Amino acid sequence: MEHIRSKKLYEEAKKYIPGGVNSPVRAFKSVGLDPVFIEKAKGSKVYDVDGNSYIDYICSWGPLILGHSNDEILDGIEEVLNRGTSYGIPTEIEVKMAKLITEAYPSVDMVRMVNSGTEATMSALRVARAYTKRNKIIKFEGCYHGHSDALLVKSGSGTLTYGVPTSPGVPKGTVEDTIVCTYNDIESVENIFNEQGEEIAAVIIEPVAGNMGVVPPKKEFLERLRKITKDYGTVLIFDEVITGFRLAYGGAQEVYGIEPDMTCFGKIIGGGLPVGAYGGKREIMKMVSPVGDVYQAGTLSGNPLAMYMGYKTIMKLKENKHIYDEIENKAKRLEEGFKENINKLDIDAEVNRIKGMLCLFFAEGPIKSYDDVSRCNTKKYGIYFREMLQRGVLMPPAQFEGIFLSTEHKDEDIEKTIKASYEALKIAYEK
Ligand SMILES: Cc1ncc(COP(=O)(O)O)c(C=O)c1O
Ligand SMILES: N[C@H](C=O)CCC(=O)O
Repeated sequence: MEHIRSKKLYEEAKKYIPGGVNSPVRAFKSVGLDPVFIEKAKGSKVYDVDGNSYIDYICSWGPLILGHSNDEILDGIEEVLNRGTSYGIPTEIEVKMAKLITEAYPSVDMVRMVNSGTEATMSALRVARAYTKRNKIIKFEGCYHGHSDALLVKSGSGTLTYGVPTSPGVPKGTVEDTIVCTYNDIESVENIFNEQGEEIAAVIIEPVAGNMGVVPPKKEFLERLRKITKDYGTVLIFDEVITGFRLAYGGAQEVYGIEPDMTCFGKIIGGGLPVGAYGGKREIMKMVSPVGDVYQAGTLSGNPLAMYMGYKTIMKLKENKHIYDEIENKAKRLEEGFKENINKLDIDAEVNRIKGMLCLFFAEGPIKSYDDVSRCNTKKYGIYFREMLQRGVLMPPAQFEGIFLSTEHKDEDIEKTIKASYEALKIAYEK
């Protein structure tokens, strides 16, 4: 498999773009390879500029639950485009979108659209701080909530991959109110609340951690988190940028039966176009300008193209809830196949799966926390990734990311992946 044009483009890109990429994990740095440049995509496949095709498990990092360039979702987009790309003035589709989200998430009475998950979490925190008139926040080690300063502390995703979980350039003062607790360890939270509970504005969490691989929460952990935040009048924020409309139609809050005070969305709700949203109880959301004084704005927020793609995606999911079972079944088959491979090869590796989200960890299980995840052999993951790519399978280019599935991943894709995975694992563990 040749990557001549990709390599050429990468050399050119590095002259003008930091690291040649517009988001760090795309550089494939941690898997010891130059990135492939994509020309087009359809269904479960992406095609690079050298004419190679891959079964894609990145799916644009989650938005494409219905696969690439889904004809049904794209239908009508040209007409929307021809009517204008952005107005900076309200549109009907924004109202329909907000209604749809609030109907799907009973904890969300009102929702504000933004342009990214980063904006969603950043804005939610601002509102929570204004609402409680407190400054301190709690986040969890290994959870990634985008790259706003206050949340770029002991973070996940690319920050974990590149070993800079706390970014330089973030002023000390900005993060002195950010307290970091241990995922799935309620005592680490209770200890902080016992000392300074009255000062904590918000607890923000990925209800299923998807940026340190995939680490499901213990149900009791989330339940006690809900209770303690309620007891102290602290705003509980679920960052469902990944899990929203993916884990289930109603997200992780539906699966675990827990109502947060605020929820952040992104990815799927834009159907592959840039988007984010935050919402919550009416009493809290009424703090947002122009009703309240908490300022938050956006030139392109509620963009008609993103709203159209997102609305159609969510409607398709709403009217076809069986999609969730189908995706879960594919994830189950991958889990089963990966586990068979691990047993046959007798190697230290582990699969975590919850509903349709899963991750293959290069470490002995169980993997329940950031510390467990940190034990992974990332060098072996790099070998594995490269071997999979050679076999036409595009896995996430970092150990600390989840595998994303879509409705368009066919049984033959899954079986091909399991077979390739056996061969790649064998080579990775021989070296
Ligand atoms: C859970 C979570 N929150 C927030 C973000 C930030 O979203 P965005 O990349 O759209 O800024 C991401 C992904 O990037 C995410 O996975
Ligand atoms: N893990 C990140 C979001 O979910 C990956 C997207 C990115 O940062 O490029």
